[in-house]
Amino acid sequence: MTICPAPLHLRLVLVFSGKRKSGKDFITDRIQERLGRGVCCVLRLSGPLKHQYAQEHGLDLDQLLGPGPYKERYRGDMICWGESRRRQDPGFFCRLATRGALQPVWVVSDARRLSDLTWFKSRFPQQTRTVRVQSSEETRRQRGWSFTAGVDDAESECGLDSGVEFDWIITNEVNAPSLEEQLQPILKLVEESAVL
Ligand SMILES: Nc1ncnc2c1ncn2[C@@H]1O[C@H](COP(=O)(O)OP(=O)(O)OP(=O)(O)O)[C@@H](O)[C@H]1O
Ligand SMILES: C[C@@](O)(CCOP(=O)(O)O)CC(=O)O
Repeated sequence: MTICPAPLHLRLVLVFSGKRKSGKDFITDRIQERLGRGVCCVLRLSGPLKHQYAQEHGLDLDQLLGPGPYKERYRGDMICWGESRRRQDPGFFCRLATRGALQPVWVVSDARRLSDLTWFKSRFPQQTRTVRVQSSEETRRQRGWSFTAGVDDAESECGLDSGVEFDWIITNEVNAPSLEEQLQPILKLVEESAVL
């Protein structure tokens, strides 16, 4: 396999993970707002997956991409569908999601498996940092989460529960330090990477 060098414009790859309704999209959107769309793009590994799944199954892509309950009806089947692609090629969705990303900071919102982290760390070893978002089950419940067997006890949700040393852990709870405060070290690193 040929490994392509990191694109010259790429300074930082922030790879986020966290359980359902921990707030990955909420936080990565805040980071993009802070940095601006010219500097920072949010890349979702589930983007190309949902795109193709929606096309093949005649589903509403916008709703699959959104935070509402619609996507939960299809989550189990989407996981199986995506895993059959990943078995043939573990980097399949990582490659598609990063294709054509021209900004110097990439924020990947939804790593779920060790193979996702390995893909970014092996391609962009200098640039990649990992961030875990965590919230209590109670908080996640208030945001619409309920335990689903086959999803919440499977690799899609548990693949990064152990064996990873994250560069940062963000606690997304009302009684935790503010997100503003917790995001400071990350935003500082962006500044040091001289993209602002
Ligand atoms: N700190 C916060 N303050 C207010 N609302 C929040 C906060 N964090 C998350 N939310 C809300 O909780 C819901 C779930 O958050 P979000 O979609 O970001 O989670 P997620 O981890 O991306 O979940 P999923 O894996 O299901 O996509 C959203 O409606 C979001 O707006
Ligand atoms: C099918 C899947 O990509 C859905 C992800 O949806 P979301 O990021 O939770 O909105 C999860 C997976 O790939 O295991």
